[in-house]
Amino acid sequence: MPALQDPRDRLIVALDLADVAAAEALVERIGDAATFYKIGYRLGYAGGLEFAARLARRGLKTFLDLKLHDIGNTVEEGVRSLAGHGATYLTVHAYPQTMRAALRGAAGSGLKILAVTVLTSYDESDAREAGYALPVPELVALRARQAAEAGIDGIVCSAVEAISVRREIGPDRLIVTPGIRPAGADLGDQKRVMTPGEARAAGIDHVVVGRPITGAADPRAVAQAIVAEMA
Ligand SMILES: O=C(O)c1cc(=O)[nH]c(=O)n1[C@@H]1O[C@H](COP(=O)(O)O)[C@@H](O)[C@H]1O
Repeated sequence: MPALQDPRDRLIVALDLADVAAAEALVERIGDAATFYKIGYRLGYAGGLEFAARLARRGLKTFLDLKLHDIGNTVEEGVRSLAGHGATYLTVHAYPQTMRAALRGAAGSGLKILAVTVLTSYDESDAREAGYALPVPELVALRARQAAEAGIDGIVCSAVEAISVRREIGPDRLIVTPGIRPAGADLGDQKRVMTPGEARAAGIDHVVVGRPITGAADPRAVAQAIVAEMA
């Protein structure tokens, strides 16, 4: 896996909050315990893109989790529009046409494209219901292989699949894993789950953690404990 400068960068905090004021307050409370923040649908559609650009200007790392998937031209131009936000990562769904278009849109900008394989809220029956015939581990491996062939920067998958994904993508591409829960934490709607320590042992580059931090009485302490568990 690519070398990290700062162990705190292993944790990406998902700012799944209702508005920018709440996100700003959480970032202040967490302080220097976290260096990397993810802005997804909820905050992104509530002013979060401009907020993400502000975080980046302050020297924090940002991840725009917009999970793009559309015709190639729309994806390519959409990524081009996002490339000026100072973000480190942007997600698209791991469909070959979509990934190739996103990489064209990001070319030369420094923005890295991550491909979401199979959502961590899916188990076998959810995948079957959505029309996929392959078992989830095989579907994740296929998408990881196709992502590597497209030249993707990194993969989003469950840490449960990290070892097999690493085999598909080699040592230099990133593995980013949501569906992370400290031992004993509420799973919510996550189904393919590991602890931060298990994920790290499986060779991930970053974990993404939302509700266990955003809903904690002491978010800074939870963030510190997660980083320590992965040291
Ligand atoms: O792309 C993602 O970040 C993502 C992919 C995936 O398969 N599963 C997943 O949970 N996520 C995101 O990761 C975050 C997980 O949040 P918590 O379940 O609250 O820790 C959410 O913002 C999800 O949108």
